[in-house]
Amino acid sequence: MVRAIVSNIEISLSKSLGEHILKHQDIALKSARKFNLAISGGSLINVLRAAFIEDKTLASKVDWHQWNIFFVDERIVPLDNPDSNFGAFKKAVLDSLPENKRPTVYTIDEQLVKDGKDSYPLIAMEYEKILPEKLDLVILGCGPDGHTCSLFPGESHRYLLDEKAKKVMWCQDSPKPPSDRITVTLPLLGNSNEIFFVAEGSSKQDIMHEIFDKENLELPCALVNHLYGNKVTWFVNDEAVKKVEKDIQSIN
Ligand SMILES: O=C(O)[C@H](O)[C@@H](O)[C@H](O)[C@H](O)COP(=O)(O)O
Repeated sequence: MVRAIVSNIEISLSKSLGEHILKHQDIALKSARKFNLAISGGSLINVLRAAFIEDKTLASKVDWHQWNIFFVDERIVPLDNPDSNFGAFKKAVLDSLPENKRPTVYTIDEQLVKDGKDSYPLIAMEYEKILPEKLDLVILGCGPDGHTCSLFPGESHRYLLDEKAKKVMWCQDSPKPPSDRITVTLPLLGNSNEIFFVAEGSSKQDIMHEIFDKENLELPCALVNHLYGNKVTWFVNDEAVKKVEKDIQSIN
């Protein structure tokens, strides 16, 4: 069953998310040398900054050296382009860490980006090769249309949701710019140990109602809840869940 953790004025979302990530870091490092984590872009990156750069207590508990960080989706642009998820993460988090205390971060192959559209399927294939067999934790965002990663609702993007074998695919004509991206697929999410969603603010109210009350399985976020609910935790603030009729706390 899906769990939800609702933050409010007393406990910030970044604090509760940060604590739960650290819990999974510690679990992973008990039995392995690396903590394998995949993150999305969007507003999550600033939440990670608030947790692990600005909150000094949480920051002191991060074993950055032991972290392998991957992206659940990446825009096909050069890494220093303002649209790059890696670029945003670098600016918000990596650049604030001392050079000898940084995680290993896995990016798309920038040379293939320069090679143009014919290489885009290859960018996805190459990224799939560097992903570990199993991720310890995946942290997803939720778009106002119910997309997650670059898995978008609607017929024109159903080929991404229908994929059963590939773990990473090229997403063309993304409704959210830029239009070309790579995205992980449902099989990868299904094979991960733990999935977190992060959704904050009033722009998420309508979609949270669709996901939690209507359980509309056309929406990729709702589909992930439905398929992998036993390992899914939502981190939301009270603003985001204002229109949810269910007692979201009791889904815990
Ligand atoms: O690269 C991307 O576009 C993101 O990974 C995307 O999937 C994001 O997570 C959602 O759109 C939510 O974004 P916000 O949290 O900014 O609304």
